[in-house]
Amino acid sequence: MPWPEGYGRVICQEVGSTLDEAVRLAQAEAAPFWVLAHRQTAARGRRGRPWAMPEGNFAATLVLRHYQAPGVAALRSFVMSLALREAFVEVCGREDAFALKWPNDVLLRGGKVAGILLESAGHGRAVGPLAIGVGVNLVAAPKPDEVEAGAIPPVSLRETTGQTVGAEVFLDALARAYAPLEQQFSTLGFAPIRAAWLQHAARLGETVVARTGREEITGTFEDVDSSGNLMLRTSKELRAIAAADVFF
Ligand SMILES: O=C(O)CCCC[C@@H]1SC[C@@H]2NC(=O)N[C@@H]21
Repeated sequence: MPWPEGYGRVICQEVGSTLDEAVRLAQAEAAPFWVLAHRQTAARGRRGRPWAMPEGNFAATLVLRHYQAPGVAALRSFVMSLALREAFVEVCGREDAFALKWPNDVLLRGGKVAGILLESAGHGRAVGPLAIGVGVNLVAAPKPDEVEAGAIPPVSLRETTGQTVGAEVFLDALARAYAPLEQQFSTLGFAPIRAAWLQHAARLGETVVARTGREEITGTFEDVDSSGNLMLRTSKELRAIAAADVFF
């Protein structure tokens, strides 16, 4: 299957973080383009946490040059989550093994196999370029003491399924999966993406705990609304949560 038309691709052996490399390359390279690195020496995860990247794992960033309100741009994490699931199914053929955890993780048999981090160089109401960083535990998962206490345990594709997939092979699958979903998002908006995401959502209808930094909210995961908020039914009310870490 061919590389998607209109998307550039840069392969690096080693960078600090593909997110930083992507922003640097965006000064000369026409977006959209992907940057893959075989090694990262200073990878970061959500909320400023370090991201462990054992050799052989996947690290890439997609750069989109567009100018949208931050709330719209942030919905790309759902687009990328869906693309990741499709790529996983393509490379290892297991439809039922993968689930999507709000807001932007992919689970493999209940363990975290991939994470997404969106960053933008925009100011105020405008966003651009948007950098969507993707990390996938292809061959090894970080050690338990390298992740936050209480977090979903990390797993790797190889250790869980026995299948070994190279980073460049995975990039091909992910880029091919992402391109039509991006097209759908830009023409039809969030509604079809949201519907597809909900079909694969982890723990929908179950009790979860959302930690926002200011409070801890326990409730039933009822929905994701049209702005991408987590909708939690607590004992008192239906809460729309824009940003949180979710624990099962
Ligand atoms: O915390 C998370 O779950 C998000 C992890 C995102 C990691 C990826 S690896 C490629 C890109 N470069 C980085 O420094 N981080 C992201």
